[in-house]
Amino acid sequence: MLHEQDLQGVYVPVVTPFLPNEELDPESYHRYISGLLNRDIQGIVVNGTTGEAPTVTWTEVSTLVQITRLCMMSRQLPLVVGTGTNNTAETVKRTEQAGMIGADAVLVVTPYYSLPSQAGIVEHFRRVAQVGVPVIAYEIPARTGVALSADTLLRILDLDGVIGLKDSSGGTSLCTALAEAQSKPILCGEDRLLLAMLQQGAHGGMLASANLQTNSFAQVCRLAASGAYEQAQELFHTLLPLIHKLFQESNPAPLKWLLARQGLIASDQVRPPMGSVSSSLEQELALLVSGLPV
Ligand SMILES: O=C(O)C1=N[C@H](C(=O)O)C[C@H](O)C1
Repeated sequence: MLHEQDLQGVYVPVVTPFLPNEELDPESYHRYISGLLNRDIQGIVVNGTTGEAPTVTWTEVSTLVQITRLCMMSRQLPLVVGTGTNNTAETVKRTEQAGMIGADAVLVVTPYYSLPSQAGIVEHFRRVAQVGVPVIAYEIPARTGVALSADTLLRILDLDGVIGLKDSSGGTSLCTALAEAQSKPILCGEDRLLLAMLQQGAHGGMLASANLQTNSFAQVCRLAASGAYEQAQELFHTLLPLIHKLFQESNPAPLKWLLARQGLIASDQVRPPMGSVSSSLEQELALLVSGLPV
């Protein structure tokens, strides 16, 4: 079980590798996770946005969790599983199942598409938190279509069983307001804002970009935590070109392309409606990767 104090440093949202025929590629996944576990990370997130949650079935999520646990025989780390949907009953059910198959916490996105009221969203989180598996709320209005106010988030973070927030709100003002209110830990979920959010009181990040140059992202978090912002900034600036390229087209296609190029997964295949990176971005990524340490 994950606790508030565990939410710091770098959590890596992992990709879901597919074969060219779009089936799950367990072999690549095993190899890729085993490699990640040798790096300076605090936890792994399965079935997040980067994991292509909308097109991965729950049976496949169970397989991914099983393989992750197998890999973790060599190093135990917190395992967070994405269970959020826009249906409260379904999210409760998935959260129960995630607890049964070995999740230490669940990542629950703000219910999207149906534009529920703020009160409805608080009730959604109240019911999910009651399951008893620690909940990390995930606020990402650009994807969900509904933005939570700081007041609503304070109510959600106040619930027993909610241990923190992944903040992908697109700016730093929410993080600042929540940190000022001394609410539960915040992890940055907007890679380009990592340093700014750490300066505003975030404890770390859940960052797709940290699949690459992982230890540098971890070092940025450490330097910021110790107050060495100038050094953190210097290092973070070296990571920005990578971050910008990874989000130039929809995540995780650019990331998968780079992981495949480095041989960490067999194919950069994504599932429709997501598509592969454009040939112009491929060229830019190829240039970038030539000087990139893993
Ligand atoms: O995997 C996730 O979940 C992440 N979501 C954010 C997004 O897709 O916008 C970005 C973050 O790096 C990881």
